[in-house]
Amino acid sequence: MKTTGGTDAQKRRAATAAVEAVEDGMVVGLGTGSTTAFAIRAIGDLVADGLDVRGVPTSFAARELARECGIPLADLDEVDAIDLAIDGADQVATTDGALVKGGGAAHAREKVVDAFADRFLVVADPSKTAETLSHPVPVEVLPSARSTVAAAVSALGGDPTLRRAEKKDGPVVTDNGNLVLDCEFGTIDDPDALATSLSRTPGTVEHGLFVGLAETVYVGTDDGVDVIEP
Ligand SMILES: O=C[C@H](O)[C@H](O)[C@H](O)COP(=O)(O)O
Repeated sequence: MKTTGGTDAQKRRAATAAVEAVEDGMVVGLGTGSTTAFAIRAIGDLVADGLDVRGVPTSFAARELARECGIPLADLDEVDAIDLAIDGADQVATTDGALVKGGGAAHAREKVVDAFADRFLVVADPSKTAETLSHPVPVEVLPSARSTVAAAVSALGGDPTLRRAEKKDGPVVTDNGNLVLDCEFGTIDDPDALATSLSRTPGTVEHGLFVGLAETVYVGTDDGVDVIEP
């Protein structure tokens, strides 16, 4: 799992605050990453105490952790609704709650689950917040479309880099069998417009801009939790 700038205590505080919204009988979207992992463990503790919930994992890693924690699981196509999704972010715009996600290459499934949920709660630490997004945007692409999508990203003013695996020669391959281009756009003044342009590019499976989706962002700090309600 990738490492981030925040401390475990900050991440745990954010996760604990978000998990307070989980109620008996809910279907809960389980995000991916080191911050959401604290939420998954906390939900596992509640399940051990008798809470009746079902989790819909957003990745292989989330599924594996949720299983270890004893959370009953369902696939997305087995549920009629998701009451609540809890997920992390690589960057959060404090002004409007727009996010960059996909540092763990899980953003395609995350976006489906987070967007489908009635409520989408984000958990983060202070190293993730910014007034304006500027984090490179991960774009999951069909392997055969790597160069055509890269050319389209360049035409949009971006600088795409194929994400390389750390303990394997060659690229990162997503849970869906695709590749990831990390696309540097500098400061993203209009995330909605960029999101639309990326979504329109043939060969793009999903990009990591989550615009207008987050209901509440919990930012764990050294002594509490800052709540952003965009
Ligand atoms: O693909 C991964 C996800 O979008 C994560 O939620 C995101 O990268 C944040 O992860 P972390 O909490 O480990 O910083």
